Amino acid sequence: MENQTIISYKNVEIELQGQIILTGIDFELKQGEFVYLIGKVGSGKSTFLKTIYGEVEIKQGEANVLGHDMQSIRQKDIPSLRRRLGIVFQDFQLLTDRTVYENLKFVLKATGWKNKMEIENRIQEVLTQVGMETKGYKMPNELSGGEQQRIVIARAILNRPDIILADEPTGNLDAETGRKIVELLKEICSQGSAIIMTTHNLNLLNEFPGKVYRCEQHRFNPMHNS
Ligand SMILES: Nc1ncnc2c1ncn2[C@@H]1O[C@H](COP(=O)(O)OP(=O)(O)OP(=O)(O)O)[C@@H](O)[C@H]1O
Repeated sequence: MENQTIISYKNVEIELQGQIILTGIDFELKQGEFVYLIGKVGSGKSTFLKTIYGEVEIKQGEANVLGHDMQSIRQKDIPSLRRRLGIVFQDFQLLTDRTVYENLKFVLKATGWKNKMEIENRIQEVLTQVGMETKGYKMPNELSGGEQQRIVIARAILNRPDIILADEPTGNLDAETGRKIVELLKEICSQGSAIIMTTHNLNLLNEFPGKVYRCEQHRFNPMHNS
């Protein structure tokens, strides 16, 4: 099972509203791998990630994510795919009308957890893992940006995902806080989840090596960095 390929894209083309965003994409992710996507603003990084969780369709090429053929995946199979993904995106902020604890409980309940004790234990476990074990009672707006990002990561790992998609997880953070977030993602990765992270911060690539794809001129170019 080690090093099994969990995402495989071959010659994939992605369009939005009739415009080609990316073409000729070859991409592979193996279990437990850490991959960066870099590239200019608007080069298609987020759109690529959205194809992985079935938000953006794939029109051409072969794309397989965790055993699902993404060209022919049925709408009804998308929730079970998403349950195996942890999503850290600007579009998926914490719910502001409830505490951190309630935010996490909401996700567990929505994904089928029923036992109260198991729910409490899992929430405490993920909060501890992200160093936020004392913050469960806080409202999101009572936390700093870095703390909120830790809670978003805690939420993403609740169901022990095979893959975490992190779109600019350090984007709004100061350099030191951003580094701590990548350290946390690296730690989560070492425990078995593969991670795809987009970033504009190229310093991170030296500090925390991983496989790198550069998105440019509608293409994906693998680079060497480890
Ligand atoms: N819903 C949409 N409809 C049409 N075009 C879109 C849509 N969303 C994004 N685009 C276009 O797709 C291209 C790629 O956008 P995308 O957000 O994937 O880039 P990105 O590399 O993630 O940029 P950034 O670094 O700013 O996050 C851009 O030209 C953008 O204008």
